[in-house]
Amino acid sequence: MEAKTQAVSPTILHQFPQMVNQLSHLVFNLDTKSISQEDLQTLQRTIVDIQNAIHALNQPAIRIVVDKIYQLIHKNIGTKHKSLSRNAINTLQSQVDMLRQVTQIHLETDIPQTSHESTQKLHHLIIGLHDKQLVEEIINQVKYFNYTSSSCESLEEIIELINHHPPNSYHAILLDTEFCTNKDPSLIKPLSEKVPILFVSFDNRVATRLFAVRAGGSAYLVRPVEFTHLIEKIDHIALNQNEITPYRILIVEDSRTQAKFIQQQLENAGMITEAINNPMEINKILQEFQPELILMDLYMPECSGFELTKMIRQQEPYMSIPIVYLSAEADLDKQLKAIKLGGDDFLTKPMEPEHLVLAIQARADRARTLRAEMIQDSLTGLLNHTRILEQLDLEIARAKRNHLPLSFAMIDIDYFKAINDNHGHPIGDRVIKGLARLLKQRLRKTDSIGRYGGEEFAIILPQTDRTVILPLIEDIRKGFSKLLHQSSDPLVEFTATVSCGLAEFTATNNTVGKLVQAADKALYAAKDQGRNCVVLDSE
Ligand SMILES: Nc1nc2c(ncn2[C@@H]2O[C@H](COP(=O)(O)OP(=O)(O)OP(=O)(O)O)[C@@H](O)[C@H]2O)c(=O)[nH]1
Repeated sequence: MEAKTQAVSPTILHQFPQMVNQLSHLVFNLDTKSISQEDLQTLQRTIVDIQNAIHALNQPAIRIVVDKIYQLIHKNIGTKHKSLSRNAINTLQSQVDMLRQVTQIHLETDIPQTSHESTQKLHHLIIGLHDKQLVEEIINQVKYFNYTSSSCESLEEIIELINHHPPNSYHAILLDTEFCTNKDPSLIKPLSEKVPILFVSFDNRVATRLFAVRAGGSAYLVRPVEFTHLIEKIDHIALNQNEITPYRILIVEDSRTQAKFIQQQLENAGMITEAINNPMEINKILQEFQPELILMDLYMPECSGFELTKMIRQQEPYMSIPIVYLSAEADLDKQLKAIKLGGDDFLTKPMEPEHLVLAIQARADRARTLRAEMIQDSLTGLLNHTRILEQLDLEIARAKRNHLPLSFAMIDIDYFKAINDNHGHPIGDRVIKGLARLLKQRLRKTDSIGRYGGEEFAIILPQTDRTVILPLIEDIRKGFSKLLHQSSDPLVEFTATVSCGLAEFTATNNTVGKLVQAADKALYAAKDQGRNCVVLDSE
């Protein structure tokens, strides 16, 4: 168990989340174009303060992440106050996100309120499409999903735009295949290496699709394009590896040099690692670090990787962590034995660093996906009914303990039966997905979003009171009502609306049942008032 921090230092315990919040604001407001020397110095001062504080708090799990951020800042800025690259900023932002998460988990306290606006990162699109009406529609629609767009008239204009901006200024290109008529794919390929390209075309012929592949296209959509589908594809290609919460990898390896080398490779690829040289420390590190994958040596002085794997597998919480062996053992029988004892895979040394990174990323990603499957709603990827209620229970306990506000919202799509009846069930599903997507975009990472029922959503907003939730949900309601959905007939588009019921955690609304009931009552009132509106429970 973690040490009881309250006994250590109540002042630092109180200040720590605020310091993390300050760091978070600094890092999320960094912009490659306008970083001043003062920004860099403030960043350095803040991380040093955080590092001093965490040493006083005796919280190893948080310290690991703080040290990583310190090293990153130190490495990139150093004493000469160099500027920060976009890549360095991206990595810093993911690590700071991680710090917010571990602080919340281990200190059991929330980071002070961050505005719902400030954590949203804008992404920039380049649109190169002939159809001006479609361009206008896309520009209008994507802004609800935090994208800004620049429209270009030709491939040459796109190339110029990209060459005149620092790397990573743009996150995706939507490109008409017609812009590429008579062009050599090798001309476009270098562009796709800088910014991912999503081809949009009326042309579904193999030859054109092959052209797009050769030009380095990451995706290909045949028109007419359904907007929700388009935004899903853009998200998929535009949100790069750095914006995925880093994988946490534990390395069990008796050679310190080997361990350090592997750590470096994985960290360069954006993962968070911890290494132990003594396998006897395994349980402590499993509990503190909560790895998503273990990279295990086979032969160590204290015990073998076989034994350690079996021991890990006998502990319920760690039964499903992927264990990958990394060993020079070439005997197939021994490799198979290792897998039979509970290992998931065998990688043979020596291994090229990039192969190691790819193999680990793929396995960690799959493990994360499988875990998510267990708690997520399959249509939207949001928390399922049971999990959102469990989360509400946790958040109520936390709000009580820390005397913090908490809000809960129920959102229901209006006249959804008519949408299904008029446009068909699959189109109804897309409307549900569109709302899920919008909620994910507009809410903070610390908020929880669940699909409560068919077309009903539940949202938990920690550290949020009525003054924040009311305008926020009102804004989401308005945004959703402006989204265009395409019917099965490509020429028919329609809009949909939502009704929202809000409730606040109070002395009386203080259990899961009571909060849900209060929000539900407010939702009914919203439906009664004619729908497409937000009602706050009056108790
Ligand atoms: N497409 C689709 N439809 C669903 C799903 N789950 C539930 N539904 C349908 O959603 C409809 C909900 O209809 P009602 O509860 O009558 O409510 P409504 O038509 O939205 O009317 P109001 O809520 O009063 O505005 C039902 O017809 C369900 O069959 C789903 O996952 N996909």
